[in-house]
Amino acid sequence: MPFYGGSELATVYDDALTEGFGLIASNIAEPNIMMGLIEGAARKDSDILLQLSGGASTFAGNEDPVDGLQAMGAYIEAIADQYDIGVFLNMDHQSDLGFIEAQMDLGIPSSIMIDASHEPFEENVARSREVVEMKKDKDADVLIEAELGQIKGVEDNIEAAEAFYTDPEQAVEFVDRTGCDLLAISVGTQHGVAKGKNLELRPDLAQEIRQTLRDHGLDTPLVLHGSSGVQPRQLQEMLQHGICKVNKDTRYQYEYTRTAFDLYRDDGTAIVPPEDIDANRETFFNDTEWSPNKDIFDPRVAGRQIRDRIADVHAELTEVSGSAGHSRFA
Ligand SMILES: O=C(CO)COP(=O)(O)O
Ligand SMILES: O=C[C@H](O)COP(=O)(O)O
Ligand SMILES: [Zn+2]
Ligand SMILES: [Zn+2]
Repeated sequence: MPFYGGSELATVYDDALTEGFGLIASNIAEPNIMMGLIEGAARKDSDILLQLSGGASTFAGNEDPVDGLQAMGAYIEAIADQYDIGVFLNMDHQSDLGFIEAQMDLGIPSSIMIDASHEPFEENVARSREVVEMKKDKDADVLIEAELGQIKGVEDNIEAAEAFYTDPEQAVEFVDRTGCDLLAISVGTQHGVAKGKNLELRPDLAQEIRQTLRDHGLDTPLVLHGSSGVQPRQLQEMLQHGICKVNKDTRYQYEYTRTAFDLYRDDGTAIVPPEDIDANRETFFNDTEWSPNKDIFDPRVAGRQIRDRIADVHAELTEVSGSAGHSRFA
Protein backbone atom coordinates (compact mmCIF):
# COMPACT_ATOMS: atom_id res chain seq x y z
CA MET A 1 0.00 0.00 0.00
CA PRO A 2 1.34 3.52 -0.67
CA PHE A 3 2.17 5.47 2.40
CA TYR A 4 -0.68 7.57 3.64
CA GLY A 5 -1.42 11.17 4.54
CA GLY A 6 -2.70 12.98 7.57
CA SER A 7 -6.38 12.15 7.18
CA GLU A 8 -5.70 8.40 7.32
CA LEU A 9 -3.20 8.88 10.14
CA ALA A 10 -5.89 10.71 12.13
CA THR A 11 -8.09 7.59 11.95
CA VAL A 12 -5.25 5.51 13.38
CA TYR A 13 -4.92 7.92 16.31
CA ASP A 14 -8.70 7.79 16.83
CA ASP A 15 -8.41 3.99 17.15
CA ALA A 16 -5.39 4.36 19.43
CA LEU A 17 -7.25 6.73 21.77
CA THR A 18 -10.33 4.51 21.80
CA GLU A 19 -8.50 1.21 22.23
CA GLY A 20 -5.59 2.40 24.37
CA PHE A 21 -2.64 1.55 22.14
CA GLY A 22 0.18 3.62 20.70
CA LEU A 23 2.23 3.81 17.50
CA ILE A 24 5.98 3.49 17.97
CA ALA A 25 7.16 6.50 15.94
CA SER A 26 10.54 5.34 14.65
CA ASN A 27 13.29 7.60 13.39
CA ILE A 28 15.23 6.73 10.24
CA ALA A 29 18.15 8.31 8.40
CA GLU A 30 19.02 5.52 5.94
CA PRO A 31 17.17 2.62 4.21
CA ASN A 32 18.20 -0.46 6.27
CA ILE A 33 16.48 0.66 9.48
CA MET A 34 13.50 1.80 7.39
CA MET A 35 13.09 -1.60 5.74
CA GLY A 36 13.55 -3.45 9.02
CA LEU A 37 10.91 -1.31 10.71
CA ILE A 38 8.30 -1.85 8.00
CA GLU A 39 9.03 -5.60 7.95
CA GLY A 40 8.73 -5.79 11.73
CA ALA A 41 5.43 -3.92 11.78
CA ALA A 42 4.04 -6.08 8.95
CA ARG A 43 4.94 -9.27 10.84
CA LYS A 44 2.65 -8.05 13.63
CA ASP A 45 -0.12 -6.54 11.50
CA SER A 46 0.66 -3.09 12.88
CA ASP A 47 0.67 0.19 11.01
CA ILE A 48 3.93 2.11 11.27
CA LEU A 49 4.93 5.74 11.66
CA LEU A 50 8.43 6.48 10.38
CA GLN A 51 10.16 9.74 11.30
CA LEU A 52 12.74 11.96 9.66
CA SER A 53 14.39 14.69 11.71
CA GLY A 54 15.97 17.71 10.06
CA GLY A 55 19.37 16.20 10.70
CA ALA A 56 18.35 12.89 9.19
CA SER A 57 16.90 14.59 6.09
CA THR A 58 20.14 16.52 5.68
CA PHE A 59 22.20 13.32 6.09
CA ALA A 60 20.06 11.39 3.60
CA GLY A 61 20.21 14.23 1.07
CA ASN A 62 24.01 14.62 1.02
CA GLU A 63 23.58 17.75 3.20
CA ASP A 64 20.44 18.97 1.36
CA PRO A 65 17.33 18.28 3.53
CA VAL A 66 14.81 18.72 0.72
CA ASP A 67 16.73 16.24 -1.45
CA GLY A 68 16.89 13.94 1.58
CA LEU A 69 13.14 14.10 2.13
CA GLN A 70 12.46 13.44 -1.55
CA ALA A 71 14.95 10.55 -1.71
CA MET A 72 13.74 8.86 1.48
CA GLY A 73 10.11 9.60 0.61
CA ALA A 74 10.47 7.79 -2.73
CA TYR A 75 12.30 4.91 -1.03
CA ILE A 76 9.59 4.58 1.63
CA GLU A 77 6.84 4.65 -1.01
CA ALA A 78 8.53 1.86 -2.99
CA ILE A 79 9.00 -0.38 0.06
CA ALA A 80 5.58 0.42 1.55
CA ASP A 81 3.99 -0.81 -1.69
CA GLN A 82 5.35 -4.28 -0.89
CA TYR A 83 3.27 -4.49 2.30
CA ASP A 84 -0.40 -4.34 3.30
CA ILE A 85 0.01 -2.24 6.45
CA GLY A 86 -0.38 1.53 6.68
CA VAL A 87 2.96 3.33 6.46
CA PHE A 88 3.19 6.97 7.58
CA LEU A 89 5.97 9.56 7.76
CA ASN A 90 6.31 12.24 10.45
CA MET A 91 8.85 15.05 10.16
CA ASP A 92 10.38 15.06 13.64
CA HIS A 93 11.56 18.09 15.67
CA GLN A 94 11.21 20.63 12.89
CA SER A 95 12.10 24.29 13.49
CA ASP A 96 12.85 25.70 10.03
CA LEU A 97 9.63 27.23 8.64
CA GLY A 98 11.02 27.31 5.12
CA PHE A 99 11.73 23.57 5.20
CA ILE A 100 8.30 22.96 6.78
CA GLU A 101 6.65 24.85 3.93
CA ALA A 102 8.63 22.78 1.40
CA GLN A 103 7.44 19.60 3.17
CA MET A 104 3.82 20.65 2.77
CA ASP A 105 4.32 21.71 -0.85
CA LEU A 106 5.98 18.36 -1.68
CA GLY A 107 3.01 16.56 -0.08
CA ILE A 108 5.27 13.79 1.27
CA PRO A 109 4.86 13.76 5.09
CA SER A 110 1.76 12.48 6.89
CA SER A 111 2.49 14.75 9.84
CA ILE A 112 4.95 17.43 10.89
CA MET A 113 6.23 18.26 14.39
CA ILE A 114 6.95 21.94 14.93
CA ASP A 115 9.30 22.05 17.90
CA ALA A 116 9.39 25.50 19.47
CA SER A 117 9.21 24.14 23.01
CA HIS A 118 12.57 25.65 23.95
CA GLU A 119 11.11 29.12 23.24
CA PRO A 120 9.10 31.15 25.80
CA PHE A 121 5.43 30.11 25.94
CA GLU A 122 4.05 32.93 23.79
CA GLU A 123 6.70 32.36 21.11
CA ASN A 124 5.99 28.62 21.17
CA VAL A 125 2.28 29.35 20.70
CA ALA A 126 2.95 31.80 17.87
CA ARG A 127 5.32 29.52 15.92
CA SER A 128 3.18 26.41 16.41
CA ARG A 129 0.05 28.30 15.40
CA GLU A 130 1.87 29.65 12.32
CA VAL A 131 2.49 26.08 11.12
CA VAL A 132 -1.14 25.08 11.76
CA GLU A 133 -2.28 28.13 9.78
CA MET A 134 0.17 27.27 6.99
CA LYS A 135 -1.38 23.79 6.79
CA LYS A 136 -4.88 25.29 6.52
CA ASP A 137 -3.85 27.90 3.94
CA LYS A 138 -2.28 25.16 1.79
CA ASP A 139 -5.06 22.66 2.52
CA ALA A 140 -2.21 20.25 3.23
CA ASP A 141 -3.15 16.69 4.22
CA VAL A 142 -0.85 16.64 7.25
CA LEU A 143 -1.33 16.53 11.00
CA ILE A 144 0.61 19.03 13.09
CA GLU A 145 2.35 17.98 16.32
CA ALA A 146 3.55 20.67 18.70
CA GLU A 147 5.42 20.41 22.00
CA LEU A 148 4.86 21.97 25.40
CA GLY A 149 7.37 21.43 28.14
CA GLN A 150 10.93 20.26 27.54
CA ILE A 151 12.61 16.90 27.99
CA LYS A 152 16.28 16.43 28.72
CA GLY A 153 18.80 15.30 26.15
CA VAL A 154 19.88 16.17 22.64
CA GLU A 155 17.12 16.26 20.07
CA ASP A 156 18.46 16.71 16.56
CA ASN A 157 20.72 19.65 17.30
CA ILE A 158 19.01 21.17 20.34
CA GLU A 159 20.54 20.37 23.73
CA ALA A 160 18.22 20.55 26.74
CA ALA A 161 20.18 20.36 29.97
CA GLU A 162 17.11 20.18 32.21
CA ALA A 163 13.50 19.05 32.02
CA PHE A 164 10.44 21.28 32.29
CA TYR A 165 7.34 19.21 32.95
CA THR A 166 4.19 20.09 30.99
CA ASP A 167 1.60 22.09 32.94
CA PRO A 168 -1.96 20.71 32.42
CA GLU A 169 -3.75 24.07 32.45
CA GLN A 170 -1.13 25.58 30.14
CA ALA A 171 -1.62 22.56 27.85
CA VAL A 172 -5.29 23.44 27.43
CA GLU A 173 -4.43 27.04 26.52
CA PHE A 174 -1.66 25.85 24.20
CA VAL A 175 -3.82 23.34 22.28
CA ASP A 176 -6.72 25.77 22.13
CA ARG A 177 -4.60 28.66 20.81
CA THR A 178 -2.43 26.69 18.38
CA GLY A 179 -4.98 24.20 17.03
CA CYS A 180 -2.31 21.48 16.95
CA ASP A 181 -3.49 17.94 16.17
CA LEU A 182 -1.07 16.21 18.57
CA LEU A 183 0.67 17.42 21.71
CA ALA A 184 4.14 16.28 22.76
CA ILE A 185 4.40 16.47 26.53
CA SER A 186 7.22 16.33 29.05
CA VAL A 187 6.51 13.75 31.76
CA GLY A 188 10.00 12.56 32.71
CA THR A 189 11.44 10.91 29.61
CA GLN A 190 14.82 11.89 28.12
CA HIS A 191 16.23 11.87 24.61
CA GLY A 192 19.30 9.75 23.96
CA VAL A 193 20.86 7.01 26.09
CA ALA A 194 18.76 6.87 29.25
CA LYS A 195 17.75 4.15 31.73
CA GLY A 196 14.09 3.80 32.63
CA LYS A 197 15.03 2.92 36.22
CA ASN A 198 16.65 6.32 36.61
CA LEU A 199 13.86 8.38 35.03
CA GLU A 200 11.37 10.29 37.18
CA LEU A 201 8.41 9.32 35.03
CA ARG A 202 5.08 10.98 35.77
CA PRO A 203 2.18 8.88 34.39
CA ASP A 204 0.01 10.72 36.92
CA LEU A 205 0.89 13.99 35.16
CA ALA A 206 0.09 12.45 31.77
CA GLN A 207 -3.31 11.43 33.16
CA GLU A 208 -3.88 14.92 34.59
CA ILE A 209 -2.96 16.53 31.25
CA ARG A 210 -5.31 14.23 29.38
CA GLN A 211 -8.18 14.75 31.83
CA THR A 212 -7.74 18.51 31.89
CA LEU A 213 -7.79 18.58 28.08
CA ARG A 214 -10.90 16.36 28.05
CA ASP A 215 -12.59 18.61 30.62
CA HIS A 216 -12.23 21.35 28.04
CA GLY A 217 -13.53 19.20 25.18
CA LEU A 218 -10.05 18.50 23.78
CA ASP A 219 -9.09 14.82 23.40
CA THR A 220 -5.79 15.56 21.73
CA PRO A 221 -3.51 12.54 21.10
CA LEU A 222 -0.46 12.89 23.34
CA VAL A 223 3.12 12.17 22.27
CA LEU A 224 5.95 10.72 24.35
CA HIS A 225 9.43 11.69 23.16
CA GLY A 226 12.65 10.14 24.37
CA SER A 227 11.30 6.65 24.96
CA SER A 228 14.30 4.47 24.03
CA GLY A 229 15.22 3.99 27.68
CA VAL A 230 11.65 3.53 28.90
CA GLN A 231 10.91 -0.06 29.95
CA PRO A 232 7.85 -2.00 28.65
CA ARG A 233 5.79 -1.75 31.84
CA GLN A 234 6.62 1.95 32.17
CA LEU A 235 5.52 2.50 28.58
CA GLN A 236 2.30 0.53 29.01
CA GLU A 237 1.43 2.65 32.04
CA MET A 238 1.90 5.82 29.97
CA LEU A 239 -0.24 4.40 27.16
CA GLN A 240 -3.22 4.26 29.51
CA HIS A 241 -3.23 8.07 29.70
CA GLY A 242 -3.77 9.25 26.15
CA ILE A 243 -0.25 8.71 24.84
CA CYS A 244 -0.76 7.54 21.22
CA LYS A 245 2.67 8.17 19.72
CA VAL A 246 5.90 6.96 21.28
CA ASN A 247 9.14 8.21 19.74
CA LYS A 248 12.19 5.99 19.38
CA ASP A 249 15.46 6.81 17.66
CA THR A 250 18.40 5.98 19.92
CA ARG A 251 17.50 2.30 20.38
CA TYR A 252 17.47 1.68 16.65
CA GLN A 253 20.72 3.61 16.14
CA TYR A 254 22.36 1.33 18.73
CA GLU A 255 20.90 -1.85 17.22
CA TYR A 256 22.20 -0.83 13.78
CA THR A 257 25.75 -0.33 14.98
CA ARG A 258 25.81 -3.24 17.41
CA THR A 259 24.65 -5.66 14.70
CA ALA A 260 27.42 -4.56 12.34
CA PHE A 261 29.97 -4.52 15.18
CA ASP A 262 29.16 -8.09 16.20
CA LEU A 263 29.50 -9.26 12.60
CA TYR A 264 32.85 -7.57 12.05
CA ARG A 265 34.24 -8.43 15.47
CA ASP A 266 33.43 -12.12 15.01
CA ASP A 267 35.02 -12.14 11.56
CA GLY A 268 37.66 -9.49 12.04
CA THR A 269 40.40 -11.22 10.06
CA ALA A 270 38.05 -11.27 7.07
CA ILE A 271 38.42 -7.50 6.95
CA VAL A 272 41.68 -6.50 8.71
CA PRO A 273 44.95 -8.33 7.98
CA PRO A 274 46.63 -10.17 10.87
CA GLU A 275 49.09 -7.91 12.74
CA ASP A 276 52.16 -9.87 11.58
CA ILE A 277 51.38 -9.20 7.91
CA ASP A 278 52.55 -5.96 6.30
CA ALA A 279 49.65 -5.57 3.92
CA ASN A 280 49.35 -2.44 1.79
CA ARG A 281 45.71 -1.33 1.62
CA GLU A 282 46.44 1.08 -1.23
CA THR A 283 47.41 -1.79 -3.52
CA PHE A 284 44.41 -3.72 -2.24
CA PHE A 285 46.85 -6.15 -0.61
CA ASN A 286 48.51 -7.05 -3.89
CA ASP A 287 51.86 -7.77 -2.26
CA THR A 288 50.68 -10.27 0.34
CA GLU A 289 49.08 -13.73 0.42
CA TRP A 290 46.34 -12.44 2.74
CA SER A 291 43.06 -11.21 1.20
CA PRO A 292 39.87 -9.83 2.77
CA ASN A 293 36.75 -11.98 2.55
CA LYS A 294 34.08 -10.41 0.35
CA ASP A 295 31.45 -12.74 1.85
CA ILE A 296 31.83 -10.68 5.03
CA PHE A 297 32.75 -7.13 3.98
CA ASP A 298 30.04 -6.83 1.28
CA PRO A 299 27.82 -4.09 2.87
CA ARG A 300 24.74 -6.12 2.00
CA VAL A 301 25.78 -8.77 4.51
CA ALA A 302 25.65 -6.35 7.44
CA GLY A 303 22.70 -4.56 5.86
CA ARG A 304 20.51 -7.64 5.82
CA GLN A 305 21.48 -8.56 9.39
CA ILE A 306 20.59 -5.01 10.47
CA ARG A 307 17.21 -5.23 8.75
CA ASP A 308 16.47 -8.56 10.47
CA ARG A 309 17.50 -7.27 13.89
CA ILE A 310 15.48 -4.04 13.55
CA ALA A 311 12.47 -6.07 12.38
CA ASP A 312 12.74 -8.31 15.47
CA VAL A 313 13.08 -5.32 17.82
CA HIS A 314 10.20 -3.39 16.25
CA ALA A 315 7.92 -6.43 16.11
CA GLU A 316 8.42 -6.85 19.86
CA LEU A 317 7.78 -3.15 20.47
CA THR A 318 4.46 -3.29 18.62
CA GLU A 319 3.38 -5.96 21.12
CA VAL A 320 4.43 -3.69 23.99
CA SER A 321 2.70 -0.60 22.53
CA GLY A 322 -0.40 -2.59 21.59
CA SER A 323 -0.41 -1.57 17.93
CA ALA A 324 0.17 -5.21 16.93
CA GLY A 325 -2.99 -6.57 15.30
CA HIS A 326 -4.52 -3.11 14.92
CA SER A 327 -3.58 -2.18 11.36
CA ARG A 328 -6.43 -0.35 9.67
CA PHE A 329 -5.14 -1.18 6.24
CA ALA A 330 -4.08 -4.83 6.23
O1 LIG B 1 12.16 11.44 20.85
C1 LIG B 1 12.74 10.86 19.95
C2 LIG B 1 12.55 11.27 18.56
O2 LIG B 1 11.81 12.45 18.47
C3 LIG B 1 13.63 9.68 20.19
O3 LIG B 1 13.90 9.50 21.55
P1 LIG B 1 15.10 8.53 21.96
O4 LIG B 1 16.35 9.33 21.85
O5 LIG B 1 14.79 8.10 23.35
O6 LIG B 1 15.10 7.38 21.00
O1 LIG C 1 14.74 12.91 19.48
C1 LIG C 1 15.05 12.45 18.38
C2 LIG C 1 15.92 13.31 17.60
O2 LIG C 1 15.32 14.58 17.47
C3 LIG C 1 16.21 12.78 16.24
O3 LIG C 1 17.33 13.49 15.86
P1 LIG C 1 18.51 12.66 15.23
O4 LIG C 1 17.96 12.23 13.87
O5 LIG C 1 19.66 13.61 15.11
O6 LIG C 1 18.75 11.50 16.17
ZN1 LIG D 1 11.60 19.62 21.81
ZN1 LIG E 1 12.07 13.63 20.27
